[in-house]
Amino acid sequence: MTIGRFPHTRLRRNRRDSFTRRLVRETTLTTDDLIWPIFITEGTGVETDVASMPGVKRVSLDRLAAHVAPAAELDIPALALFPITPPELRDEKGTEAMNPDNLMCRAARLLKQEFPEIGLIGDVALDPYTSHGHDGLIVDGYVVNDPSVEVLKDLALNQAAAGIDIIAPSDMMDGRIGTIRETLDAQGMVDTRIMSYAVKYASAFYGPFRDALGSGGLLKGDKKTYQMDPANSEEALREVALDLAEGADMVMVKPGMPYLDIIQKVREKFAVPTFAYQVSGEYAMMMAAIQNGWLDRDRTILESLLSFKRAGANGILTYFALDAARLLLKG
Ligand SMILES: NCc1[nH]cc(CCC(=O)O)c1CC(=O)O
Ligand SMILES: [Mg+2]
Repeated sequence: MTIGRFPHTRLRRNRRDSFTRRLVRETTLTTDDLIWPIFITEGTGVETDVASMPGVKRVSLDRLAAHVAPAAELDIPALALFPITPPELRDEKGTEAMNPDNLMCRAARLLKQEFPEIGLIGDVALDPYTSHGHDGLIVDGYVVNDPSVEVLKDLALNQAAAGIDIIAPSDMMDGRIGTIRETLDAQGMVDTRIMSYAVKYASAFYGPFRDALGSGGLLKGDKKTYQMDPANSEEALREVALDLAEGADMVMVKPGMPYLDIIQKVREKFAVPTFAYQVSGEYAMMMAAIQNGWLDRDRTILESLLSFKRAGANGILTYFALDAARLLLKG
């Protein structure tokens, strides 16, 4: 590579006008990159705010179609669904996860009927259903791996049968991708996709999400025995390699902004569809500053999402999906 020198070479020339800035732009963000996570809740006529996530709602099924309509109009490709299970339906084993008429399954059927073109992503983990708020089964105070995988595979099957298009295991048990793939295939669901939360860190940035679900107060201890240590990046590559070998179609890195280095490494090494989750704590952090007038809302949203694309992400799960899609339309 020949590198020019000042004064012949001036990098500001290409920045001078909008037309050259557009021509030399290396990365673009489009609506096709956006996945919108939504919280669904039991009851009728319910639309409650999540205190730590200003602008984000928990919505009951009778209001769900109206809630999702703007996403359909804006042509957002997919939604990630998160059910809120009332405490009386939670138990040690997360039994409600396997109920074919649970909130998640009812929401999936409703959305498939109303908006057949929108992809549905189902989170597979036990934490919305357990009384202890952990993602797997607990034996003697420890989240056990293989018995948890057995349950998670039933949970995945239940969701796929209800019409979930993309199964997204977020539990971080070893071997769950392989078991889920085999089970889906054995049931003839060979086209149900798997987006693995392959690289999920034991992060402080999930706090507001746990508030939204009501699992934060229930959670005993932390998730460090199954979610990754934020200090590690080589281990992230091993996690991705294993999940791909087990049949994952797409992989995810989570959280997002504090882990852009991981997204870049994963995409460079494996060249597979790689997604980032801009999680609840990132949303809360930005919204707090935006609401204080300390950051410019529109520019902050778009810059944060563009940074994921620059790092190599193919798409982003973001609570800003609707806002971003509207901003992108405005151009
Ligand atoms: N396993 C459940 C799950 N799926 C997505 C998130 C977090 C998403 C967010 O913070 O926006 C979590 C929380 C957790 O692992 O405790
Ligand atoms: Mg793994």
